[in-house]
Amino acid sequence: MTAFSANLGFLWTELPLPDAIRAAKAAGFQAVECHWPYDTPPQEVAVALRETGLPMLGLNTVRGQPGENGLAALPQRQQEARDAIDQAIAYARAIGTPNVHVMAGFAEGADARATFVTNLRYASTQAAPHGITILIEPLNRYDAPGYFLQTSSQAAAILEDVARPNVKLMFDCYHLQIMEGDLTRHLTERLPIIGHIQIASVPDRSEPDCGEVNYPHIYAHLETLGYKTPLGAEYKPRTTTDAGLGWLSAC
Ligand SMILES: O=C(O)[C@@H](O)C(=O)CO
Ligand SMILES: [Mg+2]
Repeated sequence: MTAFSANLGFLWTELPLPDAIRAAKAAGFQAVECHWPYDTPPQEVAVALRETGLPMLGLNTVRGQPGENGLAALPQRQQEARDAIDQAIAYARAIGTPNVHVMAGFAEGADARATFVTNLRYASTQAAPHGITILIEPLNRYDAPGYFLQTSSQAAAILEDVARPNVKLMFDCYHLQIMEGDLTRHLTERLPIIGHIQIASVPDRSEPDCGEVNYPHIYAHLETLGYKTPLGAEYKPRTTTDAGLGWLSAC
């Protein structure tokens, strides 16, 4: 049976993070993940995780200044990018989180690519002693125009250059259906470099129960591939999170 991780960046956002973790447990999720937990002391998050028994699978580096979307591919911003990486790894260690998504930011060109590779190697070195995996995530060009990383093929080439076993791809089916399609084939081919998978309906990014992706097929396919990590439910509820959970009980 497929397991799911509630993405608390989008689900139960009206609740403080510890209560959102409790709500995810009550709803039947097997794990949680978040975007930017930094306003909540990690001790409070750790208490809720212990109490519910849910793992927090991932968190993101900060976006940077207002209007930015990450720092790791921005030439001339290396110190800030590394501070963001250090902050994320420290928080992840404090709550036992196995994945840190290092956000690339709005950038393009050879300098941006070289900066991203260098910063990812730095992140890998800092994360490895703690058993933490660094993730990079392509975002679609409509939601994040100008974001440095846009496709899984671009990510695969970068991961090859980074050449560190603890730096992997966050395969968000929502973004990658929009950018590349062919999800079944890409999930199969990219499996060795995938560190986490996320889902949402396409194109409206709501509950994964409608739209152009047939998720029951994706779940069955991932099962045949032996992929067992809970899938990140990273969608924007059509009404409230609780009212939209029918898809979860149908799985
Ligand atoms: O898909 C997304 O938007 C997220 O996974 C994220 O971390 C970047 O905003
Ligand atoms: Mg995502």
